[in-house]
Amino acid sequence: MSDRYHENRIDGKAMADRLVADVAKQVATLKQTEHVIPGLAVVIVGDDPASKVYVGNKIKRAKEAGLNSIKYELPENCTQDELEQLIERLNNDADVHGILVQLPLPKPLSEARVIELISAEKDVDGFHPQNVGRLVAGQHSLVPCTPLGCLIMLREHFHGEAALSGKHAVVIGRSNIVGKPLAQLLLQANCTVSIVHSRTRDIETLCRQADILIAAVGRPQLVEKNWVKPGAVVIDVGINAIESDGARKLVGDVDFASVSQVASAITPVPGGVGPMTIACLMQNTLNAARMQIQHSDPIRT
Ligand SMILES: Nc1nc2c(c(=O)[nH]1)N[C@@H](CN(C=O)c1ccc(C(=O)N[C@@H](CCC(=O)O)C(=O)O)cc1)CN2
Repeated sequence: MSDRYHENRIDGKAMADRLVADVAKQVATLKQTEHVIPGLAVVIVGDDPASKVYVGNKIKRAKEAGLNSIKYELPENCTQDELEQLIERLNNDADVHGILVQLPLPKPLSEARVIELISAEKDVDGFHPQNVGRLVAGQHSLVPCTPLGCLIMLREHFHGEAALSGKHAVVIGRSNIVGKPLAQLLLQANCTVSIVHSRTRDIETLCRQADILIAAVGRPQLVEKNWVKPGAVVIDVGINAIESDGARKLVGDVDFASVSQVASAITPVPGGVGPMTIACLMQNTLNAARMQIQHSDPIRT
């Protein structure tokens, strides 16, 4: 790979390492002052290989951050009742401050019912309707990890949130996990925000107007060089497995090789947003534990 690609690359892995180290320091302080170790329960249902990797990485990072983490593995054929009983148990366990259920769930389990059942104050994924509502209302809340990771990357890149003010951010994708909450976070950072999606007409022209372009659509290498304004900052949320020369390879929603020639900064895949998603889960677990200890409203990260 040429040096040119490294010049404008935003290193998500290095940022995630710093964030986890910072969380570890705060966890150590909490342990000393409050005699509490934040506890994270990670629930996985079934055998999806990618989900297993992500859950394994979450447990590993939780150890590094000094959190108590417990993995709950349920079989592919578990019932909605069994899963809900586990969630109820974790909701009532004072040693568990954060609960997450790895998505997607196998069919026919209902993700919406499970998410609503998780106590909002332990919802470290920020998916509970109460946390979604708080985010939209501009109140502090537990915020979904991937959008939070994107915002932290942008803050670091621009040396603070103030520099985001007035910038035109275009978000490609309108998922509940990434596109919609990220648009809310960027609005609160005073960006002018556009969301584009599969039904948007002339998507390229809109994308070319972006100062900050975020691709979160799950389409391998969709965004090409001619979609990007020279000097724009590009955040690639996509993680797509493709076959290239007979080998499996991970690529984003952005064609990194061509777009990195025009973007002023760009996140790679792998090594960009993904590691920040997991680091933000550690931050959310610490925030959730603090809220539960202090009986306070959510903390602004
Ligand atoms: N309950 C949740 N489920 C899912 C979420 C989520 O935030 N909460 N997001 C995604 C999966 N995800 C986290 O769970 C996730 C995906 C990818 C990565 C990551 O670090 N990717 C690496 C590459 C990994 C590889 O080699 O396969 C990278 O980008 O460098 C972290 C987290 C859906 N489900």
